[in-house]
Amino acid sequence: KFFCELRPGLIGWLMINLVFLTEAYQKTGTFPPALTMVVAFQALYVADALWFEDAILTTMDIITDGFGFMLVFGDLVWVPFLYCLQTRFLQEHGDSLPWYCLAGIAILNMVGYTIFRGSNSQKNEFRKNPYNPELAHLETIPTSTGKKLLVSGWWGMCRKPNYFGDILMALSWSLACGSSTPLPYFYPVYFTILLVHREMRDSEHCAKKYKASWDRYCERVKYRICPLVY
Ligand SMILES: NC(=O)C1=CN([C@@H]2O[C@H](COP(=O)(O)OP(=O)(O)OC[C@H]3O[C@@H](n4cnc5c(N)ncnc54)[C@H](OP(=O)(O)O)[C@@H]3O)[C@@H](O)[C@H]2O)C=CC1
Ligand SMILES: CC(C)=CCC[C@@H](C)[C@H]1CC=C2C3=C(CC[C@@]21C)[C@@]1(C)CC[C@H](O)C(C)(C)[C@@H]1CC3
Repeated sequence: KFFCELRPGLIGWLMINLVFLTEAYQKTGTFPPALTMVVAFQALYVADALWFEDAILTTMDIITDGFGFMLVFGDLVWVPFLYCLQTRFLQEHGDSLPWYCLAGIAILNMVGYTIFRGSNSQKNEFRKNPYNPELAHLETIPTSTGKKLLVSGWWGMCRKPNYFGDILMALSWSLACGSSTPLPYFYPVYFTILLVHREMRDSEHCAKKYKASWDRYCERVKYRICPLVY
């Protein structure tokens, strides 16, 4: 699971993106700004997954999900061939957004990345070593299993801050494609549905595992994925 999740699909996605960028360069003699930017953001996403590879050990895919159709097909086919949708679109149709729109999109991507990385690392460090002095300021709820739940820091903002950051990044990649057609927006729409369903699955699982402590956590942290909205 660990290998399939991190190596073939993610690296394949990056390779396909680099082929699109090379092709665009050969056609136009320049690196089109929006395409180059989205390739760079997605390269950051892939590099991040590889750099922080041990953080995957505290995700649902590794802890609870089996290595069935979703993960096999998802890791080996869906990720490399669908996640390059926006770059494929930009390579085919060129890009036309002014610099100030691209600057706004870059800010959105970096805000999303900060939330995504900050929350995933915070939970991972806490699960690896609950006595880590750097996390001693965070509030927690004890559970009957002996594990604690974080209720402040990123995990006090909403129950899935990591999903929220991920959705912001997905949206920024599609915004770079402009608004001439809804096609490149398939990705953030699919991704939001996937993560809403995933949050429900995880919540059900945690409710069974942590019982009253999970109810206390949900009472304390009201929003599921997007603070003040959902
Ligand atoms: N690009 C893509 O296509 C996809 C990306 N992702 C990304 O993968 C990352 C991991 O997601 P995923 O595995 O779904 O979910 P999480 O990383 O949120 O892992 C869920 C587990 O974390 C623990 N947990 C939940 N809440 C708390 C808390 N308050 N304090 C401490 N521990 C808590 C629980 O496990 P326990 O208590 O047992 O430790 C829970 O089962 C996310 O950033 C997500 O956006 C996910 C799916 C697709
Ligand atoms: C409709 C369908 C076939 C869905 C399959 C879903 C899979 C594509 C995703 C399930 C969980 C994933 C994760 C990542 C990639 C997509 C899949 C496999 C991930 C490796 C992307 C990089 C991140 O940094 C991550 C390591 C946190 C992440 C883990 C979950």
